[in-house]
Amino acid sequence: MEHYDAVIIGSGQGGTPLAKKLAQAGWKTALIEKELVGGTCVNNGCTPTKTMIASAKAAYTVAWAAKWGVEVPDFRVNLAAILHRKTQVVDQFRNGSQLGLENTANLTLIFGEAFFTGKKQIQITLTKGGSKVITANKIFIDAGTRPRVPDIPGLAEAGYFTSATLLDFNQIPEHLVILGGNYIGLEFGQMYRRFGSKVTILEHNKLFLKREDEDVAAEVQKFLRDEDIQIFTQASATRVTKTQNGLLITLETSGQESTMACSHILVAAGRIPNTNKLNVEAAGVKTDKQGYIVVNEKLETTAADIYALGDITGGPKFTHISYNDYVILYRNLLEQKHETTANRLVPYCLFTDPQVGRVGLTEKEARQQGQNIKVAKLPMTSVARAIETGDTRGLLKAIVDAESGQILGVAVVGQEGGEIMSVLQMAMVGKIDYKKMKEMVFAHPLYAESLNNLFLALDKTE
Ligand SMILES: Cc1cc2nc3c(=O)[nH]c(=O)nc-3n(C[C@H](O)[C@H](O)[C@H](O)COP(=O)(O)OP(=O)(O)OC[C@H]3O[C@@H](n4cnc5c(N)ncnc54)[C@H](O)[C@@H]3O)c2cc1C
Ligand SMILES: NC(=O)c1ccc[n+]([C@@H]2O[C@H](COP(=O)([O-])OP(=O)(O)OC[C@H]3O[C@@H](n4cnc5c(N)ncnc54)[C@H](O)[C@@H]3O)[C@@H](O)[C@H]2O)c1
Repeated sequence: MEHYDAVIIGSGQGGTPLAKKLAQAGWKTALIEKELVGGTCVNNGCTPTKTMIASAKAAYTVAWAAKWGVEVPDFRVNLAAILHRKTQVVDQFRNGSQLGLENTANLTLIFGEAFFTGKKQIQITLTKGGSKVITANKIFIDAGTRPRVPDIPGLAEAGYFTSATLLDFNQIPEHLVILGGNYIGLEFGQMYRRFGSKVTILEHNKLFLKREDEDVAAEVQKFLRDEDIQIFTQASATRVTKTQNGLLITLETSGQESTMACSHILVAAGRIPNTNKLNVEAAGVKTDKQGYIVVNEKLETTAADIYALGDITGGPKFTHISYNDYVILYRNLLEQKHETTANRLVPYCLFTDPQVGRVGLTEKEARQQGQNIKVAKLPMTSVARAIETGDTRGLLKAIVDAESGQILGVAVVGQEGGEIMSVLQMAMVGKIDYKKMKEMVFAHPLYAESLNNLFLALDKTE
């Protein structure tokens, strides 16, 4: 039986760098991957979607080019070429990552599906056939999540796409109905609308983008509706039937029943953890009711020397969070630090066009916590860069502590909204208060320069 200092299950955004780091530190390390190196982000998450969203943006720019005084008499979306470019980018990222692993001393990359057979014992069903059992001093679980498919009568028989399978479909759906109106629903919805599909989003929450402030959510809803994307909230599909012409969805919208015909369905209703086949109980690792691995702030599971990182812990499901979990683990294990996930800022960016960059507290959260706050807001119609470049959709919003002037949270809806949010995230981390931001010299006429006006407006309302 082979024995390792460390075994990592899953080559996701935390597992891959962790395997390299531990091996480079001299640990005899194995990384087990059941499918493709790079996990969700590289193969069917961030990388392919952001690559294809760039094509959708190009289609949008061409369609509206006359607005900038450029007349394009005719154009066509070539999905085959878009998918080809997407595959090339994904292959480049995955192959680079795999090569990096293969060229790391002390590191063995094993393709196969792992499951626990004992406290520190793992069996691997090898992709090339056969199986083997290995043991390790320390085990790290980075096995990620997969799409959650709601239990809707008729859905399985009628057929549906998930975010992973739609990325390889070589046709543009005539009418795409999306179940779920959050990250995946909105990014895919706008992308396929721009490729030429009719798009309807069914979100079962009462509030659209319920985690955001209502003014921010309304801004997003407006620019999506302006592109003729239909959005229904408090809407659930209760049955799906296959018809001669496509699919028929029975809907419940705000308590009213109706039907909607469509050509295809995309399920974008959240994710579930890949613990179903891991048999973690054999190792004494506890999971919660939804199957996520229970970890403490140091990412330690309920079993000694077994850790979990990334989406499978039930924390925020972002690539940068999985990566930061890796940083916490290696600092604690290799550098004897005491890093934790407590109070870590969780920035994110919704890659609609315009983007929604978000970090820290929303106004709603700050008020619920009873904080004494000031709220700064600036519409993109008042931002020079937005006016000059011809896209004034969106707004900047910052929540500020009324006494200290520290920035507590930010939402930026706009072109490069994620990048502008990151400027403010740096101010939050560096404790640069809004009064300094108000007078900071930014190059003219960048979006960042509008931060002067954002915070100037705050003092005008005092
Ligand atoms: C469509 C889509 C778009 C996204 N866009 C963004 C974005 O723009 N920005 C962002 O920050 N996040 C985005 N995300 C989320 C991001 O992809 C995830 O948060 C991130 O990939 C999680 O990484 P991870 O390390 O937890 O695991 P994963 O990347 O999911 O990797 C887990 C790996 O474990 C392997 N595995 C599972 N079980 C076993 C087993 N038993 N044995 C061996 N191997 C196993 C899997 O095959 C997989 O390779 C997106 C997700 C999706 C679905
Ligand atoms: N830009 C990014 O960072 C990015 C992009 C894509 C995905 N992701 C990550 O991937 C994860 C999955 O994304 P997601 O959008 O699938 O999940 P999500 O959990 O973010 O949103 C799912 C949405 O579907 C709704 N819903 C659930 N069941 C439904 C049903 N039966 N009918 C209608 N609506 C229903 C929920 O109310 C929710 O709004 C997210 O947690 C996110 O962190 C991130």
